[in-house]
Amino acid sequence: MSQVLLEVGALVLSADAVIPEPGYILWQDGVILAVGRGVYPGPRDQVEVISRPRAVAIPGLVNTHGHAAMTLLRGIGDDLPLQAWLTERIYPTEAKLTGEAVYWGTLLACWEMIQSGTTCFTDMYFFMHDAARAVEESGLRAVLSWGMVGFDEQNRTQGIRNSRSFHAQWHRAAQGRIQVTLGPHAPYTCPPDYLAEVAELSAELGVPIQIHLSETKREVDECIAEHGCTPIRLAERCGLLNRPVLAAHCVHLTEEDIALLHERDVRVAHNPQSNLKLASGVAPVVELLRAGVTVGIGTDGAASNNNLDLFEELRLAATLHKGVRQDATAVTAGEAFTMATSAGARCVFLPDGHGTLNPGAAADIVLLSLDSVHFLPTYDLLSNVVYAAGAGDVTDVFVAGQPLLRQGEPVTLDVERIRHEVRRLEAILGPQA
Ligand SMILES: N[C@@H](CCSC[C@H]1O[C@@H](n2cnc3c(=O)[nH]cnc32)[C@H](O)[C@@H]1O)C(=O)O
Ligand SMILES: [Zn+2]
Repeated sequence: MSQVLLEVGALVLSADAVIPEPGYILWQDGVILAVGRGVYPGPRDQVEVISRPRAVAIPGLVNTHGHAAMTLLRGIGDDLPLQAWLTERIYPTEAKLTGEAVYWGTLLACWEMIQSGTTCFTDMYFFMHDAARAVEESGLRAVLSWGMVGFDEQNRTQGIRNSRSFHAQWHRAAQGRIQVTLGPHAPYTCPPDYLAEVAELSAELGVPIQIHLSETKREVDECIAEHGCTPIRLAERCGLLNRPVLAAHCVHLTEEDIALLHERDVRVAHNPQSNLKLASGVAPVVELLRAGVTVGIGTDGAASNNNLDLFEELRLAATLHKGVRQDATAVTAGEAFTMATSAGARCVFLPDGHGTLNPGAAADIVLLSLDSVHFLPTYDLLSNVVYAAGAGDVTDVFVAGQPLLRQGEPVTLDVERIRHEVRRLEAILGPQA
């Protein structure tokens, strides 16, 4: 495939490499070959040139935790704590979902994420063949898992069977943009011997695991009462932490939990807005970062957020801990940006270097308009990006070098069709239906 040259007005290659002046990115076959300041020095007649002199290029954002098709449940259960939210509102509505609904719900999520500058996301849900089809069509990169629960023998075996067939069909599919992982839901829905079985399957298939861990105080208290240890320790005892693990939430942790997360290189998905909205609490992100744990940022599903805007989440991660700790140095702009990009990429098991605009990284690139009011004035470009800019400033999105959003317009998605289908499903899924 031919080379593509993107000329921009400024670049944030990573939190510690900001170029506040015109420059370029050159890529081929979806991988960045070169970046630099000023004018591209090579021959221009061999390359396709995309000129965006009034844009700043940043690495695409990585959403490290979510349930994409829960966009269909947006606003269906507000102002409830986790357990009541799940059992009274979410599970009854999810029982009405079909593969077709999950397909449209996932496309709706892809539309929202593309428009807000996300290039890679994680998903744990069901009807995952349909979700993967949506991802393939959208052009996004995704790390997908078929959620597994172990309440009885039937859903245990079904969960293993689903994960196996999903892995066989979709792992490394969509030109390598889709990675399959295993998704045991949580220690309170998967008994210890089931978690052990999932750990073995993960080793057999050679894929990582994503799971909800230590989300609420109630979860931790009940785990201690039932198993005599915290959910993190329980995961370790089941052999789960011998495998690469992405743990969502980790809100209620002991010092020993944090040491264990670090020792086993468990990646943590921090979901500040979902944790606030479900009144779960505030994760000890400063302590996790200080301990050397890899922390990324996630939105969680749109029923507990209620949007998939990672810019909001990134800014909340950068401000929440300052307020709670009364320490303005807690989670700096650079730390928050890193969590949303390169650390996020590490959280979702992408190869080293991804989540930056450095040569060798995937050409997953987001452009923000420098003409936006949020870039006036610009004393410190990274500060504008983290503390001022937002989804509304996103003009262009590339994944593996392919355009998904071009000057504000979705390229891969038929958004009018998605709108129509979601309105149709709304009438079926809603509380009055
Ligand atoms: N319940 C599914 C398997 C799990 S899929 C992922 C599940 O996680 C649920 N979920 C979404 N957000 C959260 C959260 O923050 N904590 C716990 N569960 C969540 C979501 O509603 C969905 O049911 C089954 O019957 O096979
Ligand atoms: Zn979740």
